[in-house]
Amino acid sequence: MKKRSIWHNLRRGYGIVHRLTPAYIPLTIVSSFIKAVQPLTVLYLSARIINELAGERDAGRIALYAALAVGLAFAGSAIQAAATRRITTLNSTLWTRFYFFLGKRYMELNYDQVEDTRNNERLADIEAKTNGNGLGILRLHYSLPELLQALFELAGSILLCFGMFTAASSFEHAFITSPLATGLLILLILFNLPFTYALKKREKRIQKKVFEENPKSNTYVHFFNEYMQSKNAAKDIRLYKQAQAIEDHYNQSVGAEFWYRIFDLFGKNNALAAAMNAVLGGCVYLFIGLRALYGMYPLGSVVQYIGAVTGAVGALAKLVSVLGNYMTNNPYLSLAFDYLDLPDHLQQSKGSRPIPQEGLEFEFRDVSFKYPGSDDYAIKRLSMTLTIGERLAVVGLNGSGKTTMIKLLCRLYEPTEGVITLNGVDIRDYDYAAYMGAFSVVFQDFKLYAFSLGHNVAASERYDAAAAEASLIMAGLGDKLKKLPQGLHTYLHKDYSDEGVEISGGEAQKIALARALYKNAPFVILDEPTAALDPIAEFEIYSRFNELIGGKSAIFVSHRLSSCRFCHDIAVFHEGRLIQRGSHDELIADRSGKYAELWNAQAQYYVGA
Ligand SMILES: Nc1ncnc2c1ncn2[C@@H]1O[C@H](COP(=O)(O)OP(=O)(O)OP(=O)(O)O)[C@@H](O)[C@H]1O
Repeated sequence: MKKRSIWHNLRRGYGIVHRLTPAYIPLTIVSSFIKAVQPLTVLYLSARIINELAGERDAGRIALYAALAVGLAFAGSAIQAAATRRITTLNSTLWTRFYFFLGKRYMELNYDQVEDTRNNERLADIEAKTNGNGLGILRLHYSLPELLQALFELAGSILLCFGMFTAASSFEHAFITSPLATGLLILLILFNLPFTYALKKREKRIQKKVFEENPKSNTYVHFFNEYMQSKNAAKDIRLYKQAQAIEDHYNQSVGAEFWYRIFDLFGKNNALAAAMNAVLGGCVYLFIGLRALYGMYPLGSVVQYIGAVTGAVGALAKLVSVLGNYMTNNPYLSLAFDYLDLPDHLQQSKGSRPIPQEGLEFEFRDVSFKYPGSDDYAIKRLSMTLTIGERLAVVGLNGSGKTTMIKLLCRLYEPTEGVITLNGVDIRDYDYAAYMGAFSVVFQDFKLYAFSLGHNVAASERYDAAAAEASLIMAGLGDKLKKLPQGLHTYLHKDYSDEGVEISGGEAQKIALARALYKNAPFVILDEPTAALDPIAEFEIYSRFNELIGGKSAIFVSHRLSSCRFCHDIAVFHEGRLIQRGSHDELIADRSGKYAELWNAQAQYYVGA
């Protein structure tokens, strides 16, 4: 984790809070000011009234003080109530905007960063520390009223204490009325500060230790919470009776005993701080009461000074505690900023060349690739060309590097060695977004969302309905579309609409295919496009493949070699290498080649049947 100063983190953190909810900080300043100053005003005016009652008893002045106390309390409470109402709404707004802010950043990360477990753990940790422990950026917004209130209370209380040092003109001189006694009281008050600070520092140390001893607890909790409620896992949880194992693992990994230790410490610290404050409060009462006995202060002022000094002591303790909380929170601000500052090495540092409009030709030049953190090459010394208008089928065993080749082509990853070019120019020199726009890809693990069908096909709420319908018909979903109650407006699944329809795995694959067709990009890449389709739907897709793809280029990855036959160009991958390339007839002719081996392995089931 990068070391960042607390001031830098606080400035940046509050900048984010302000950006997410601009009214929050100004309103909190107003509200904290009123909250802190209102009781002090009442204290001051009460003291004036008591002094009047014990002294000149001027009814006009007494009425004025009383009216001021009531008027100011009324106005203050009214403003305070309005501000509090708004702040309460902003609290929940800030919460939702903050999670959107984190999620948006995740969507903007480079793909390799998304697949990097360290980043996922980091994000899970940020979310868990925010939710479970109230730490990180959202802690700042809870700390702000505490900080401001303590500051305003301290300033107001000090103001009300001033009279203590300019006492009545005649009083009995003794140790308690001497400036030395005042100095001793101030020392006692200040002694309280390092004590509170030491307690906070200890809290920080233990909390850090606890988090270090059980670093994965938040990741586990995050994972299990999602897994237990995941629709996709529901079948496996039931069939493999995973519930008990999940519960056992959950209980082991949440580290409940660590939390007992932390809260035990917090409780002890709070009790110590309260005891210390009680001792201090007693000393203040004794000090001011004795001074009043010696005739140093009038009766009303005794009330004011006791209130002001105990107020100042409380405010100081709160201030030290808030500053201590800022210290404790600082590593979790750094954690959030490390995530927000992940370098954008794929998108920013690269060129801005526009994509050529015609005659696209991609070339892998001696490309090798290792996944981050892996010692093995997923792609080894790959050299091949892909030209617009051509159709290429890619075949090979599981794990032979087919999908990785596609990820590299789409710039989801950068080659570890070698270079990929488009029309002779390194693909990294092209504008990133425009480059991405050149591909329509259906990955094996595509995702649809539970919104309307049209929204899914266009990947947007606004879309060209005719084009969306045409894409669905092309992808083989025309009949289903006719039967849907609200056509393109029909929701998939029932998560967000009671009228939503459930779809089969094959239908989902057709929708994903329609989405790729709707994008209308010059390169169409289909990774196992028919794995979930029934034989008739598969046959239809392949027999209409040329119509489907038109003048575009297509790469499709398939394990069903029979479906590759219509392709005149087949690339065979094995252990990360391109080992054969040619038409079906050419490849099958090489009887000892991998293609023939794969073909024969599949064919024997059909022939034998
Ligand atoms: N995100 C990843 N991190 C680390 N290694 C990975 C990752 N994805 C794939 N690999 C590894 O890279 C190699 C190639 O995987 P790839 O997904 O490209 O194979 P494939 O030919 O598409 O396989 P399949 O036919 O099963 O889809 C495999 O050994 C795999 O374990």
